[in-house]
Amino acid sequence: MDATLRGVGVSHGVVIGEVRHMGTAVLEPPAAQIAESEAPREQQRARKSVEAVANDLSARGNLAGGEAQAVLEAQAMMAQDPELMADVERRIAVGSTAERAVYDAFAAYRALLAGAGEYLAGRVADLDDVRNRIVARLMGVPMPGVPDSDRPFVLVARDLAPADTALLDPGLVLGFVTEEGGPTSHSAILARALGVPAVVALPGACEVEEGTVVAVDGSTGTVSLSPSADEQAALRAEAEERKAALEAARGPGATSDGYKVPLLANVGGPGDVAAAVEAGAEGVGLFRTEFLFLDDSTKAPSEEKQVTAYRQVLEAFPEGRVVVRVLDAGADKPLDFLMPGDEPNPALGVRGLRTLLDHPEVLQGQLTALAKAAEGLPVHLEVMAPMVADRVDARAFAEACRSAGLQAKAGVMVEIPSAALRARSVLQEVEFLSLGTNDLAQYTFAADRQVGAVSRLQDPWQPALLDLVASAADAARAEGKSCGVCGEAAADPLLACVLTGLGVTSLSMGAASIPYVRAILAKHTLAQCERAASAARSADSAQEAKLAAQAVLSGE
Ligand SMILES: C=C(OP(=O)(O)O)C(=O)O
Ligand SMILES: [Mg+2]
Repeated sequence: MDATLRGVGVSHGVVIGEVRHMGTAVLEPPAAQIAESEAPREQQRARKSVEAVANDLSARGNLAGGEAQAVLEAQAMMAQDPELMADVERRIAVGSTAERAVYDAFAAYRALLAGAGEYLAGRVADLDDVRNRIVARLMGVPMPGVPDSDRPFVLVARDLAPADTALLDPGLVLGFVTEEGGPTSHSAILARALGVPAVVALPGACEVEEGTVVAVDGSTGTVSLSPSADEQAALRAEAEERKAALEAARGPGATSDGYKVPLLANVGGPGDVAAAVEAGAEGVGLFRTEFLFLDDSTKAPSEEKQVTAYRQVLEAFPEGRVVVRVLDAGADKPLDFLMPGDEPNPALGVRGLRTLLDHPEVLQGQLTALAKAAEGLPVHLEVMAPMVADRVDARAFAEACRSAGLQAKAGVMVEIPSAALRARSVLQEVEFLSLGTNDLAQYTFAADRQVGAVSRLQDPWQPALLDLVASAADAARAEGKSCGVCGEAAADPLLACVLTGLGVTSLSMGAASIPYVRAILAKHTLAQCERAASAARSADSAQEAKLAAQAVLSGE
């Protein structure tokens, strides 16, 4: 394998550490037959694995505490269910291997649960996790999910889903490398939220041996395998230099001639607020509320839980602007209790606002909780809907906000080309736009944001995407309303200048990117940004657009 691998750098910084692989879902064990004489030994193996997994789940529960503990304890009990164990032993007695017997016994139990009413059906995913753990242990392969380690590591995975990462310990993950995923995948978003370097769409990532020391450069997209001590020292020195240069820039976002571009943070909940405040965010431009809903995929969180979480975020930005996005469920953010039946193409199906309009009680619940959370606070609360296609959608959302009695500006995300093309019509119903360039790229180029093979088309430098941004920004200017960017495009410092030149009025990104964007904006005038924007739009490819903008901004 080459000493240096190349992918797409999606979260700045350099980190050096040992590789730990994300355990993949367990494959189906082969249905091999064992001799009768081997049965007692296989039964003992099964019992021991079940016990070890149950102990491990309880131990993790003790460490985690709170709601996570209750979930992990319930899983430990599932693993030790006596009827399940009896079924495993019966299957071994008639010739199954221990792993196959566990697999089949759990399948039978799973079918029972799935048909036993909504609450138990919702536990199927937990049961599958228990089964995967026991089977993995019996087969001697890594445990599914985030690896256990008491030392910090570089997490390598095929790709990461929000549910995989909900339990990640940010103190242990030095950086991410994924084989799949593009610049807008969840791996990339999460890495930026945690402020750790990340490289995605890296061919061969999954073949890097466990324990290999790697140097991950999230700015250039390179991953060096087993770097020498000299190489490690050089990389560390370079990273330190970059960090010091960034820390020198402070204050609100503005171009060198004083044109203000508020720099806001993307957050997933109260846990991200400290980093946002620390980075000098002037508010929140995107509060992704999905993360609140991930703990229990069978129902919406209680009003009380929602109010507490929203209020913690709102209180962190007194007098600031906080833009909350109502639940964006579906496609890449699945939630069992809101999923429509089988859809051939979920990204084009019922998701985002469409899901909420099918479940008005969930939308009303969220809006009411937001109204309560903001009571008595001086914050400028704004609320926006994801996946809005047209004026009809925008009107439905604005009406829902009014009927919840919410004292907040209502806006929409521009993530579907139709909304960008007809932004003036959409703006007749709402007070602001926020460009979700991740989905906007996905839908403009018909390129799934989770598929590494099409990451070329996910590149937000694509001139067609810039045209759509310009169209939305022009419409907002004509209507005297604001139009920010909260997709990952805003986190690319050079592109942030271009977006400013295209007329967007604020930039929202993972907290770790704010210093980079602040520093570059402060070096250029608005007129330079505008020239860079038109040079980029005149190009015919993402690469040419970037080079053209670079040339203008470096004064060539
Ligand atoms: C900000 C966006 O939303 P998400 O990444 O959560 O889909 C987007 O699509 O650009
Ligand atoms: Mg989106």
